[in-house]
Amino acid sequence: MKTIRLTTAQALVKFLNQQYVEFDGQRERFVKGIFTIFGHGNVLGLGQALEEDPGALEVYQGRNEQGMAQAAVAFAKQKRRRQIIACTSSVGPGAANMVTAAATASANQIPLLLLPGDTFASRQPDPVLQQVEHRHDFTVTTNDAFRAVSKYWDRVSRPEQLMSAMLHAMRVLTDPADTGAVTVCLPQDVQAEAYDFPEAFFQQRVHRIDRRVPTAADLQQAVELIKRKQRPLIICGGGVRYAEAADELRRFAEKFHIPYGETQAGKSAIESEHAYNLGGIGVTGNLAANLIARDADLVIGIGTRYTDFTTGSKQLFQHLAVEFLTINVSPYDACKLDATKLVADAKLALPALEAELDRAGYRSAYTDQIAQVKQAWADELARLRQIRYLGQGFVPEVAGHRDEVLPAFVETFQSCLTQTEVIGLINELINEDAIIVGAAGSLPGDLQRMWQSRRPHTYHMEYGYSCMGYEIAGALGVKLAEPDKEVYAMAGDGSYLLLHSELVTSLQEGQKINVLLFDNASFGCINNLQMENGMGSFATEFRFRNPTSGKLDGGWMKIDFAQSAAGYGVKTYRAHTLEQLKEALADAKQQPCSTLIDIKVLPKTMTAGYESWWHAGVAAVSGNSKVAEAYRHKEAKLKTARKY
Ligand SMILES: Cc1ncc(C[n+]2csc(CCOP(=O)(O)OP(=O)(O)O)c2C)c(N)n1
Ligand SMILES: O=C1C[C@@H](O)[C@H](O)[C@@H](O)C1=O
Ligand SMILES: [Mg+2]
Repeated sequence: MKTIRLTTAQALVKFLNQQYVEFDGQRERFVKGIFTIFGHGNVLGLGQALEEDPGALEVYQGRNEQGMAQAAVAFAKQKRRRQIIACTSSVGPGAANMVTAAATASANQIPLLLLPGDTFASRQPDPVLQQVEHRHDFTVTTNDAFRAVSKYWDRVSRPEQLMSAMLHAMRVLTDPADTGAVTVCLPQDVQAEAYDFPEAFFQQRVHRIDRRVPTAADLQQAVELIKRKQRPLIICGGGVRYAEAADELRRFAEKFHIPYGETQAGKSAIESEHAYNLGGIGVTGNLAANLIARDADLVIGIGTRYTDFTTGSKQLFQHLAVEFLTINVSPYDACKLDATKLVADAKLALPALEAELDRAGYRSAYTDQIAQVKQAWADELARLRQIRYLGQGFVPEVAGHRDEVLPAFVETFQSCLTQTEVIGLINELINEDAIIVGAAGSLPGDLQRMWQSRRPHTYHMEYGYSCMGYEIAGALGVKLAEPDKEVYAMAGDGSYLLLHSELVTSLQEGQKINVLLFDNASFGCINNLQMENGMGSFATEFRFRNPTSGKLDGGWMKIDFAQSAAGYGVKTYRAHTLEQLKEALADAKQQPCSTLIDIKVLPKTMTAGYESWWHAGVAAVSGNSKVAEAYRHKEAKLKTARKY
């Protein structure tokens, strides 16, 4: 057997260079590069290996380990899981910072390869700097925290373990049914140790992402179910995008006259204008999709995990005879909601179903309801885009919470822009093929409802983990995946403050991203959530501590986000009027470097409602009668929801 003598880290780099995926006959290199923040625990091992011979791997320098790993998640998501950027961190805090991104990847089923440094396998110098000592168990390190958020976890305690670890890492990273974060922990001594690796370990490997074929029995069952139903509704989930099944879905909907709602992950598979596309469904969905959902007698979920936001906490579907049919490559997701399962790739399953239903002459019983609800939503959308603040008597979309503070906000921030008019304008002015990126706050709701996607894969929302801070890091990842397109991070002020470090990386790499920062001086959606459920406004507005009350109910904190980003070298703008926003958007397009538009938007002017319910824990006992009322409301709603 021929061998090559390398350190563990050198062998890892050599191995990563030899990985390819093949999908529908197209072969692509799987690992584009590696994000690094070097410290002890990785610089002398993996760092040395990358300096000596990175092969084709692009080496990036991150700013915050969470940020760089979130960028890697976004990159893989935008590449529809067919290419990744790996991430390496030093031992201890550097590693721990990546745990949140690992969870983001696993929740969203996006491949992410994490290579955190680990404490010495030999234990000779223990405890090393940044080591948490576990007195009850020497095998536990900070990196065990990744176990809870990884789809595959391993620790390479001897160089030769690298071989089995990496084969399994690749198995999980390229599995469309169960991918997510893969964490391979690398003790710092082992990274630098040499071993005679068999040459065969470094052969070129092609991992085929096969399309799962539906079984005849599954198909038959599904056809029989559809034939019994008059008012089916399709849910277009992320799986439609990963399977590139948009054309098949479009044809299926048209042929059998079946409308579909979009999840956050499924949005922009097909353009919003399509006659059967009802738009966003669920808690953050719109009236068209939610009304059809209420009365549907069959829900056909395609590539969806049926999260609470999609199903309105299982309360959205009110037809007494409603049943579920699920097309999904994952048996785990397919059996949710006690559905009839069609475990298969959507691109194969839909045409197979189509052939059978064609033969049976199937057509849904909808007459003009689809066109009607779509038109009603278009009218509502036009209204939302036109909402202007007119001073006294103005009623915001989220009314009755903090109506009285709006004039003070206008006075302090010198802006009376409403969030819905701003979104409408942005949607109108940015390029059709520009990609918007979001994750948390009130924007995902507004965007799922309001955003009109015109081109495929232009809507990139991380709403599996809804992790604040993903927006800007994610925009960098998306830009690396699609360098020819303008990319816009849609971020609230809360998200921006939580994490925007990779904005600097975008400058360093010359990868232009545009940050559209919606400053409403609050954790706005959480303020809504608490006040909708009877609480007061409590620690969710960005106000100074008031020396009189001792509470956070002083004046607004005025933050000049434009100035903060300008300090990094970002081209910045301030938008207090629609005219300023228009000019800024136009100018930003011309810039070669990253830009940020600091948009001051009135609180409470985001969208709300539209016939959905979200099951959130409400206090069962409270001296506040409004909370007690909210609890009664929750209990009543719960009675109308499916039990499982
Ligand atoms: C990392 C993380 N921490 C906390 C939360 C909970 N959370 C969700 S939205 C939100 C506030 C978001 O505020 P902002 O970004 O300003 O958006 P807004 O709701 O004001 O539009 C919080 C704290 C989260 N989703 N992610
Ligand atoms: O708690 C939350 C409420 C949602 O409205 C928000 O979008 C999400 O980020 C979240 O974490
Ligand atoms: Mg905010």
